[in-house]
Amino acid sequence: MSAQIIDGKAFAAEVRAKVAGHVDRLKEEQGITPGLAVVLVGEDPASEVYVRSKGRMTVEVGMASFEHRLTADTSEEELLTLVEKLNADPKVHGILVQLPLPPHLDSNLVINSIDPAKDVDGFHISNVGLLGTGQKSMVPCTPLGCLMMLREQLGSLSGLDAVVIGRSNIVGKPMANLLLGESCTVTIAHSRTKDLAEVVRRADIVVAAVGRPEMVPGDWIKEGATVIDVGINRIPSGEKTRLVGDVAFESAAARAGAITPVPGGVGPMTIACLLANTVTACCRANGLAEPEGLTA
Ligand SMILES: Nc1nc2c(c(=O)[nH]1)N[C@@H](CN(C=O)c1ccc(C(=O)N[C@@H](CCC(=O)O)C(=O)O)cc1)CN2
Repeated sequence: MSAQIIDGKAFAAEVRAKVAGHVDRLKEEQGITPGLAVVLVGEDPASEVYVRSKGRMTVEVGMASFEHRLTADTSEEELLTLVEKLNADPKVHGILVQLPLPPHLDSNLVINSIDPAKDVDGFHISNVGLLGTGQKSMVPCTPLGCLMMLREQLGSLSGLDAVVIGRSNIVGKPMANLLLGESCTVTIAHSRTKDLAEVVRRADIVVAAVGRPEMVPGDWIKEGATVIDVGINRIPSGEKTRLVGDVAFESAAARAGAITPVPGGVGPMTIACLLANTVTACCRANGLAEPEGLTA
């Protein structure tokens, strides 16, 4: 079998177009402009790139972008004061603090200081609890993007065997909860899982989110399975570097039914879903119907 390549870039563009349509309607019919505030602390080069893209795409879909860049030596108190200000600002419907934070700042404390209704990352403990108990929540962007791609690819996921490799709070755990919500039979695998190959071999859906370059070889993949590769790993390639996922793409594509590439798969969906979450947060804050097709 030769897998269908799931084009995350094209899919993300479709999601952003849908978001732009909702934003237009909110402006025209309600006189409301959704606003997203992004906070960057320090000068991590990758974070700089992501934050710049977030700001540009926020403006492109017609929303208001509020960017806050703080120096690496910002104190916890200063950061919490900014979050408090954004929580109280009616023009701001979504707040995101870019991760990772410099090591002297407590990420959990900062994230949990965000108003859960504005927590468009879905990382606040209230949103984690709501998602874990199957209630309406803000859903973390990367897992939401993976779910959208799986639904588009497979339609119903009910009864399918899914393995999530990786147990991070940002991807692995919320992904597993979303798949449970779709009535999949879910296994969360990780570095200590015994016979990971066998666990992966029985899965109809494989979501790899461990951050280890090409650790899932093609011969672990069941014929026809759908493979979602969340890994973004930079490896040496001659004089330069290149990006690879957590899955060995060529050999996995020879067995899978469909597979996401790296780059151009899950990555672009993360920012598209952030914009989708901001529109959702804006609608909820104003007691309006939620945008169809943009939530879990
Ligand atoms: N507060 C948050 N911090 C971080 C998150 C997050 O969701 N919320 N996720 C990541 C970084 N991230 C967005 O913030 C992100 C990562 C990757 C991509 C992306 O489009 N990747 C491209 C490749 C880009 C490249 O060439 O390096 C791809 O996969 O095609 C977008 C957003 C950590 N922090």
